[in-house]
Amino acid sequence: MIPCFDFCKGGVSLKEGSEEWKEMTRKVIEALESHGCFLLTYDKIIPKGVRGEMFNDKNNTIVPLTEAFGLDEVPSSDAAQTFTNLMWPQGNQPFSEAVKGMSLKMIELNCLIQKMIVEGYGLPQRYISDVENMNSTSFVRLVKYEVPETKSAPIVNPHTDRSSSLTILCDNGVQGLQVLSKDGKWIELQIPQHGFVVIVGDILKAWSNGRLRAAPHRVMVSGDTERYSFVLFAMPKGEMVIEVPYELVDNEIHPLRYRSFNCGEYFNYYYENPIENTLEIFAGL
Ligand SMILES: O=C(O)CCC(=O)C(=O)O
Ligand SMILES: [Fe+2]
Repeated sequence: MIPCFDFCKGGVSLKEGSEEWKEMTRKVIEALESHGCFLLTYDKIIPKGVRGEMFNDKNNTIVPLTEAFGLDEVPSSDAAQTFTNLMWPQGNQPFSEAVKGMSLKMIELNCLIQKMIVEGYGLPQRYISDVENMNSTSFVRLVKYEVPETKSAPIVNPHTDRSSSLTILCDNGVQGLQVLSKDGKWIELQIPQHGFVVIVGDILKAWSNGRLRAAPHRVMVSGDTERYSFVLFAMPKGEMVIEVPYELVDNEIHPLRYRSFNCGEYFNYYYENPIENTLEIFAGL
């Protein structure tokens, strides 16, 4: 069973450093070690109107998405505006603002979770800068999944998110995302309304010495409604060197599993070698 957490208590966001926050950091680590993902309700973070604008029928029927659009660095660039102008030459400011607003909030959420990871492992605060570097760039993917003709094949094949440290996504309520459990079963996720799913990518797996699991996932869509998803990949820049904190290494249970590596070299490697287990082959010891 994939756990579902709430980062609010009594309608108020958990206070950093509070007992509830500490308890939550432990639960987050446990979920990411066992499943590589967790579900999240966090009503506070994205105003309902913004999410509504993102997935509303007016926009969905107009957006001529056939598969996916990727937007680089949405918060700090005019990517959202350029994309909107392309889709709606007559303009659609609410949509453009929704893309930007969602991206910003999801980046905020990502930083919060990464901080929880540092604290949950009891690592010194200086590792916060590692975490910031692992998330110093972002990529947003807007995906539309047509109702499939055959319902037995995945629309998105099983994979781990290789260039991201964490992936956060939400959808329009039409489910279809599945994760592979450690014992080899596909589990269909029920992303809560107004909620998210958080998935560990290869980069964070390597940095955590393989303690956090990069969950393999796929998309299978059935039913007769199109699925839309909004996916935010938090990623390092190519120049970052991933080096496992020595505090996460011990000789008994957690011997060092990955050598230090340059992210740009890893990205190039898997573009040239689109194989499974790329991380293990590239940096595994
Ligand atoms: O759209 C989804 O639910 C998942 C997409 C995904 O796994 C990806 O873009 O890497
Ligand atoms: Fe993915």
